[in-house]
Amino acid sequence: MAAKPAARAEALRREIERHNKLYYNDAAPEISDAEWDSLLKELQEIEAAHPELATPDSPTQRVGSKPSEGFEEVTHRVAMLSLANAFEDEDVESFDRRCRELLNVPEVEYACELKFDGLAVTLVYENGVFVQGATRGDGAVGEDVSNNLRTVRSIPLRLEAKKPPKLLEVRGEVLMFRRDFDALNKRAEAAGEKTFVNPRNSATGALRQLDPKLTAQRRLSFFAYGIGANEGFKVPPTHSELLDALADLGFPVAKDRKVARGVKGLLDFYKAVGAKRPKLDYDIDGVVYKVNAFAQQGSLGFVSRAPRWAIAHKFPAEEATTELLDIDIQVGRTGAITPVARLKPVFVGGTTIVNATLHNEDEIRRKEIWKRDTVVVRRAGDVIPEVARVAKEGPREKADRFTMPTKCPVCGSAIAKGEDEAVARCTGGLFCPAQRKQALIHFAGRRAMNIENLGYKLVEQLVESGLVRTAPDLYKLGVAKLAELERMAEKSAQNVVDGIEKSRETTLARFIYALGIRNVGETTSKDLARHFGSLDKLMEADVEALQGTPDVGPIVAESIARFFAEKHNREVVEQLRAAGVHWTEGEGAAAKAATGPFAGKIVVLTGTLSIPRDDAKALIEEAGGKITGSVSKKTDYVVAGTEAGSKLDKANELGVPVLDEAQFLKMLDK
Ligand SMILES: NC(=O)c1ccc[n+]([C@@H]2O[C@H](COP(=O)([O-])OP(=O)(O)OC[C@H]3O[C@@H](n4cnc5c(N)ncnc54)[C@H](O)[C@@H]3O)[C@@H](O)[C@H]2O)c1
Ligand SMILES: [Zn+2]
Repeated sequence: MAAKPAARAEALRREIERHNKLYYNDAAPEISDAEWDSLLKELQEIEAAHPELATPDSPTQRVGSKPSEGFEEVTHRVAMLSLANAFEDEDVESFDRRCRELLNVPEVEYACELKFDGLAVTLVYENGVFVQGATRGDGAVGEDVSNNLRTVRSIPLRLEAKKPPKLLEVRGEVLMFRRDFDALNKRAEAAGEKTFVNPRNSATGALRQLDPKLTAQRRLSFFAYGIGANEGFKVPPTHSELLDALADLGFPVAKDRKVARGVKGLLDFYKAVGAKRPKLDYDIDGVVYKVNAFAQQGSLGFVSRAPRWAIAHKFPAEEATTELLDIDIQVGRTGAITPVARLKPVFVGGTTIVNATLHNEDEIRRKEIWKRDTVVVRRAGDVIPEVARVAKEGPREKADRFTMPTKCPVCGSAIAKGEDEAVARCTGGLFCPAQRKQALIHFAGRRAMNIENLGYKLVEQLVESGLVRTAPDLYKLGVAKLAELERMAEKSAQNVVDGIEKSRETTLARFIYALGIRNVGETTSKDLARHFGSLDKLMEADVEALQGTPDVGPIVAESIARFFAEKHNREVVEQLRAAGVHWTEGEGAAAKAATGPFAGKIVVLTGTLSIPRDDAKALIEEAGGKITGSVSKKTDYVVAGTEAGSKLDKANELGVPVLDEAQFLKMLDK
C-alpha cells in the first residue's frame, strides 16, 4: 500500500461516508455496489491489520447513513442491522462451520429466502393498526416515512387477526417491481424528466418524497422478512414459521423460500434462485440464509453491524465501473454500424470484459459519454454487456468527443442513417466485406437469384477461402476450383456451377430483390420492376421519381437512391451484367404513364362507380394521373359516380371538368 495506513483509512472512511449519503439519502450513487464493497473491504482489512486505527464510528461498524433533514427521526426499539456478505462458496462454508462450532451441533437448519434489492423499513402495529413506519437510517435512528408507507398497497393498514398483539414491529423490504419501474421511466422520459437508473434507486427516491402523493404515483411494493419489537405476539420457534405467521397476518411474503440443512442445501437454493432470477418480477441481489431456530439465533448473537446467525450470499455484480479507453466502430452483417467501447478490463457478472456496446450515436449523446470517462458497464444474464452510464467525467478534451464516421471503416462506403432510425448503416451492401456473407446468401436465395446448391455453409467456405468477394465472383467459379474445397467433390462442384449458370437468366424483379437494398423486399422489387420496366431507369430515378411507384414511400425511396448513389454498388451491378446476368426488359408502367391519357393530371374520385374504387385508382395511376382527396383549383378532373355529393358541387363551383363513369372509361379506351 502506497499511502500510510492511518491516512488511507481516514480517506476511505470519508469516501465511504460520502457514498453512503449519495446511496441511502439521495438515491443517486456515483459508484457501483461492487466498487463500494471493495472500498469497505479495503477499510476492513486495514482495520484488521491495525486494530489501533479502528474507530467506533467507522463505516465498518455501522450500517447505512444518518437520516437526513426533512423527516422526523424515529429511534428504533430494536436496532435494524445489516447482513454479512458471502460472495464465494467458501464464504458460505465458513459461515456454516462457524455456526456449527458456536452452537456445538453437527448440522444446522437454515431458512433460505431472497435478498430483495430495495430498502429496509420497519412497520409498527399497535393493537393491530399501522401507526408508524420508518426507514433503517443508521440502524439506530431512522426516518418517519409513515405517510409514504401508507400509500404502498401491499402494506396492510390493519392486521388480519381476531386478537391482534398489543405491539408488533414487522420488518421487510420496500421495492419497485420492474414493470412499475419501466412505466415510471417511460412517463419520466415522455415528460422530459430525469430517468432512474434502477428500481432500487427509484424505490428509495419514492419513499423519501416529502409529498406522499408523489410516493403514491410511483407504485412501491413490500415483502416482509422479519420482526422487531413485539408485545403480546406469540413468536413461533423458527424463522420459517414466523414468515408463515406474517403471511397469515396479511403481509406479502415471497414464495421462493425453503428450509435447508448443511452447505449443500444452501448452495442448491442459491443455484435454483440464480436460474430463476431473470424471470422474477423484481430485482434481487442474492439470497439470505438464516439459522432457523430462534433459540439458536439468540445464542449466536451479533457482531458490530450484522447478526452472526445470517448471511447474504450475493450474486456476481451485474454492474462494474471502469475506464472507457476508446470508442471503435463495428460493422454488422447487415451493415449496421455499432459504436463499441474499448474498456480497461473489468470483472462483471462473473467474467472479465474488455468491450461493451454503446448501441448507437443517439445513445452516446443521451448518456453524454465521452472517451476516457469512467463508466458503469452492465452485464445482465446473457445480454451483451453495455455501457450503462457515466460514473465520472474524464478529461473531456476535444478529441474525447465521439463523432460518427461518415465512411464505413471496413469498405469506405458512405454511412447513412434514415430519419426515423437510430441505427446508422454502411451503404456498401454488395461490396462491404463485413456484409459479404449475408449479402451473398441473400443474393443466392430462392426468391432472389435462386442459385441451387449454394447454401450458407458453402458461401462461408467461398468467402473464407477468398474465392468469392462479391456476387460477380460467383460467375467466375469453375468446377476445378470449387472441387478443391473441403467436403466438395467433382460432382457436387459441377452441381453448384450448373446452378450458378442457370441463374444468369432471371427477371428484373428478382435481380432488384437480389441486390439486398435495405427496405426493398420481394413485393417492392416487383412493384419497382413493373413501374420502371428497366434497370437503367430505376438506377437513374431520383427520390421523387421513385416515390411515384405505387406503395413506395419516402423511406424506401431514400434507401434505393442511396444504394445506387454508392459507386461501389453500381460497379457490382455492371460486373453482374458483364458476367451475363440478364432479363427481359419492358416498357415500364412509368413509361406508359408518362404518355397515358391522364399524364400529369390531378384527379379526384367521388360517388359510387360500378368498378371498385381501388381499381379505378389503379387505372388512373397507370394512365399517368395522380389521385388527391379534395377538389381545388389545381384539380384537372373530377370523376363522379352516382350519389356524388359536396365534391361534385365544389367542382361545378370552381369550373373543374367533371367526368361521369362512361366518359371516364372512354378516356381510358376501355
Ligand atoms: N454504490 C454505493 O455507493 C453504495 C453505497 C452504500 C451501500 N451500497 C450497497 O449496499 C450494500 C450495503 O448496504 P446494507 O448495509 O444495506 O447491506 P445489504 O443491502 O448488503 O444487506 C442488508 C439489507 O438487506 C436487506 N434485505 C433484503 N432481503 C432481506 C432478507 N430476506 N432478510 C433480511 N434482510 C434483507 C435489508 O434491507 C437489509 O438491511 C453494499 O454491499 C452495497 O451493495 C452501495
Ligand atoms: Zn462497409
